[in-house]
Amino acid sequence: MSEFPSVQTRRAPNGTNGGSLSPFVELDRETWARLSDQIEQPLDDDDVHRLSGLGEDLSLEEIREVYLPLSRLLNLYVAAAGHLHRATNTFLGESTRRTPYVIGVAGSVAVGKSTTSRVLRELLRRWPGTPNVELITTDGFLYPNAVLEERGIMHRKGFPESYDRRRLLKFVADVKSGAEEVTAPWYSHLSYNIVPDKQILVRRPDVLIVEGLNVLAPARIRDDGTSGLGLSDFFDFSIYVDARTQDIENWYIQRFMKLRQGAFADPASYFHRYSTLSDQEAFETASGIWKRINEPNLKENVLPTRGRATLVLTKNSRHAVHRMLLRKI
Ligand SMILES: Nc1ncnc2c1ncn2[C@@H]1O[C@H](COP(=O)(O)OP(=O)(O)O)[C@@H](O)[C@H]1O
Ligand SMILES: CC(C)(COP(=O)(O)O)[C@@H](O)C(=O)NCCC(=O)O
Repeated sequence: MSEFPSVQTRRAPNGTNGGSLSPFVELDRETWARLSDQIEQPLDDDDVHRLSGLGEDLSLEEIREVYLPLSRLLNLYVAAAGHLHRATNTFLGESTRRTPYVIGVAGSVAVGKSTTSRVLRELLRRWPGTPNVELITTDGFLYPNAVLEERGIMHRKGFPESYDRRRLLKFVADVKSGAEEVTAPWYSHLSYNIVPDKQILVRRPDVLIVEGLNVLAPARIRDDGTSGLGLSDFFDFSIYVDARTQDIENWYIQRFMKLRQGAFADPASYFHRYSTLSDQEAFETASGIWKRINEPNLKENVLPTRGRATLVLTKNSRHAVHRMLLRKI
């Protein structure tokens, strides 16, 4: 199997700890895409076609040129983590099983985290060494609506304080500590609430993808000025999906408009009342939610974590990734 071609290192832009000495290697799409020509890959054309069904407008080109090379990079990193694990076992004179390789996927609401995560899960499953890939989203760790209402923060869903952060941290710490079985609560977008009697069971997968707005947030500072561990202390790799705020707002509004004929049309949907809105009303409702909740959260909490990622994927207005920033190791 061939190695990656050499790449140019350039200045990283603002917000990624850039400057003349950057911790990132910057690759343009063309360079990154060439990587897929040079790797033996476990997919045929039918597989690629099937994978494009994971996102409404996900193109075959995008899978081939962006996500396939990314899955190869991750496959190399997972293998390297295995070598390191064996080295540690040798040093300690132990023969322990390795723990799951944990990948965090961060970014704004509507930037495409779920689509990216689903594609990666399917691609990684096809590589040798990682047949068992699980995906969880952090919305399961939102407090139930009753708690959010009691605290007066129902309008702050997605902000850091709307999550049971201690429980989320314990979940990932348990997975990374090698627990045989760990459960996560489950959030329904239909009922817009936690479903009390439903849980997700994670049983020592080869890879766990943890997707959510705030997964790269640093540890909180305690009252005495000290800080504990953050979620990302348990990540082996992390991806920040990035795009211009105006583009993300457009995608948010377009998705909302489509949901009128989809999920909102279900009488059981918390947002059923939105299903009868006219185009103009739906547009105004979606931009209102974006401006009041999702944009401030993006600016205050999500964007500031971008430079903490191992890899930043930057999209253009058509969801095509055109730039990659990979942390130097
Ligand atoms: N790579 C992509 N190509 C085309 N459309 C995409 C892509 N990623 C996401 N989308 C579209 O953008 C919208 C938001 O994507 P989604 O994955 O639901 O975002 P998030 O999980 O970040 O809220 C959806 O309508 C989705 O179909
Ligand atoms: C459920 C979310 C907070 C996302 O959660 P995540 O899985 O990223 O933790 C978000 O999709 C959401 O519903 N935000 C509330 C505002 C809105 O309806 O867009």
